[in-house]
Amino acid sequence: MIAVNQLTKRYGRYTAVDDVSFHCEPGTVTGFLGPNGAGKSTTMRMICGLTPPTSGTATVDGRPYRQLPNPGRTVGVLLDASAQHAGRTGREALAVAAATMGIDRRGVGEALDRVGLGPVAARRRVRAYSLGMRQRLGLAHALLGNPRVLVLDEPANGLDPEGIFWMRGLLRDFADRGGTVLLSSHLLREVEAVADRLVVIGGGRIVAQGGKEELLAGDGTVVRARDGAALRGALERAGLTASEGAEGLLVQADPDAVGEVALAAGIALTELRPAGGDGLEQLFLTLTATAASPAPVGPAPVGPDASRTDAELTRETVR
Ligand SMILES: Nc1ncnc2c1ncn2[C@@H]1O[C@H](COP(=O)(O)OP(=O)(O)OP(=O)(O)O)[C@@H](O)[C@H]1O
Repeated sequence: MIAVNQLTKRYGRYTAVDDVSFHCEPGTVTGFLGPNGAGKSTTMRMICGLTPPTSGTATVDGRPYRQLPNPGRTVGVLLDASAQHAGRTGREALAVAAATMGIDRRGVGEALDRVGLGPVAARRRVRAYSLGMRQRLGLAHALLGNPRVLVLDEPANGLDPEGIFWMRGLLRDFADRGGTVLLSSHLLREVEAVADRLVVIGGGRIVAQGGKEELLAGDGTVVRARDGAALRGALERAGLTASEGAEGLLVQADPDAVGEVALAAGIALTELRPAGGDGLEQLFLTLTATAASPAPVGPAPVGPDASRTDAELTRETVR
């Protein structure tokens, strides 16, 4: 379990992370989404004790990272795959980590196998590794201590499509066995495919969080009829907001309500479905468009009330 409570980081007058709160539960993959410079890495560095917060707390299994007796046995961390000792072979790098954690050397071979780095790759020096191989080695390092929690910053960077598919399977399996995964990305499709929950950050602030289905359900309804003008008129008379989308009318209401209005007006529909089927991309762009501008200078404004439920926060943000 990861608990982040009202975490704030300021660099001088610049607020990189502003009153961020979220939880990651066992058995789930939480996707941490945001555009470049949103504050994902800074938040993760605070969770892992590498950057001291200006205020707020972050704990893993109830303790701040720095107070964990043998952190690698509790939480596997991959923050920057390129920051590995270039002169060591992959196997040597893991052997050093295993010795530090007090793990049997046999664990090294198992971790290498688990991430698909075969004997030939494991004998090569890290400087000769591609970014994708470094990501795999970084993931092996994170898994080495057999932790219950994983914190991974953009782990799919540099992986080819087969590698991304493989990594999704690995993370899904880890969570299905009761593990907790926090996974950052600015690539929405990547996260959409594996995450159960989403935390969306922009300009240092959380702009939405909740279950993936819940967030997508808040995205409205796509509806079409042969007589589009009549449908639009009926929706407006019923007080529902409708706008022209690429695939029909986008209505800020659930499909049941839209269907009832059409039925009452005697309008035959040719399509009626949740707009969420379009994927997370539109939601992500909408949610972060206003927040992606530089964070405010000076004292941090009061952020969203952390005591409100995810669903309340989600509804408020999506509206
Ligand atoms: N040590 C630092 N000193 C000053 N500003 C910093 C420092 N570290 C991060 N920042 C700033 O804080 C903001 C958030 O950066 P962060 O790296 O957390 O974003 P990110 O969401 O991980 O972005 P990306 O996807 O591009 O890695 C950025 O504007 C960045 O320039």
